[in-house]
Amino acid sequence: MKLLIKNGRVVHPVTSAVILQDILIEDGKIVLIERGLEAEADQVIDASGLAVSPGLVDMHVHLRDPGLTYKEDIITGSNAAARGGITAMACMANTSPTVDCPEQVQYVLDRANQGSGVQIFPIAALSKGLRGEEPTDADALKKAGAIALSDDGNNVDNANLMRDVLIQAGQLDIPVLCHCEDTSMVEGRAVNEGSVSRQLWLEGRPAIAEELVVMRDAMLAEETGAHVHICHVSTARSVEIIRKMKKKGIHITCETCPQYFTLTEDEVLVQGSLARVNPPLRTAQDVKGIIAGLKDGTIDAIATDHAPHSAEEKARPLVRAPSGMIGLETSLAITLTQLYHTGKMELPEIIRRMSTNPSDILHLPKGRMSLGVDGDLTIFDPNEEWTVDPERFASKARNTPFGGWKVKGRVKYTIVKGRVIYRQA
Ligand SMILES: NC(=O)N[C@@H](CC(=O)O)C(=O)O
Ligand SMILES: [Zn+2]
Repeated sequence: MKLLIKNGRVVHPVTSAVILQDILIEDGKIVLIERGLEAEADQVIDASGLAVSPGLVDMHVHLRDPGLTYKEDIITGSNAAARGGITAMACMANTSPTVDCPEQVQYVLDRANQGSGVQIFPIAALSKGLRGEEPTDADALKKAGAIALSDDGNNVDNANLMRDVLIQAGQLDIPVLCHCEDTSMVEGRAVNEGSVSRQLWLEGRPAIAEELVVMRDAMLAEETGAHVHICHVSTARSVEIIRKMKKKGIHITCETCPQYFTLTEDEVLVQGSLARVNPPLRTAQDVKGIIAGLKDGTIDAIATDHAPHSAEEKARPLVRAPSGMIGLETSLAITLTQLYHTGKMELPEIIRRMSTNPSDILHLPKGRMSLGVDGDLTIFDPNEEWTVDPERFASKARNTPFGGWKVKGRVKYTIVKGRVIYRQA
């Protein structure tokens, strides 16, 4: 089986080049990347005017399967990812039951095979039932196919547990992904602590709740030598802390999400529970700090934290609605609109954060445009404008804060191992 992609602007995230080239994929692998390639193929895609990049890797999604499949399931989540140009993703363990034993890891892997073709890599819980008390069997979970450990959704309040888990994870050479928000400072609170929480007469989730735990986990990374990855960084000071810790040579990486470099807490006043997410949307100053962190490489990755909830749940009043927003089908478009079309970042730098770096953090053999690697590609028109219409999403959920937004940048084809799994109609 041969697939030839002709005349695309090929985005090379490692060398930062964008070159007019053709790509030949044979039996699932990239075998030639050249200008003016003359080759026989079973399928030819004319990518004139389009960008061709390594497939996007989303390292933080909630697929809600098993148990919470009224919100999303692995099949619909995998369809949504394909529409978003994502070829591989890692899914969090806060399902029902939680993914805290080898059987549940196997369940996710089995279901993933029935999906759109997007590769799914399970993340296992670091504590049993995500309760933050007893560690899971990291060795068995890794053997079953888990690629990282995380209690995401919950902060790990018990520093001793975190330390023990990091020692284990260090020995197994897998990263620990940390949702950082000190529970005692955020429990039961819906929005950032600041002008909006004051206007609404609510107690808020302060920035320091995140920053304290970022600091703690960085120090634990230093002490144990293990790899700590900070999830969804949302404050300027978290970026500062991570920048300093990286300079010290500590093995720490981090991600942010499109909402944190696009929206502020004010969005809550406009969209109510649709703008409720953990950690919460912050201030314009934080947005600036996040963008600076993305530009200078302190922030390694852009993930979605795709967090589907039902319409009924999100229709509840702000303080009773669950936190989270979906992102699989808008992430590339929002990122291009906010960072590329504003001149803040170039395509290769963006693709490095949406493909190469997350892939490296999780030790996946993805995110590179070179010979012999899996033919996972995202083909997009960086300049096409469209309007986000949640009714058209493949996801079961509609909880995006970007409904009705005019964005610039559209996924045309998503290709996994040389097979077109999505093509824009
Ligand atoms: N981000 C959220 O607000 N919610 C996530 C959990 C998480 O990523 O922390 C969810 O599972 O709904
Ligand atoms: Zn989280």
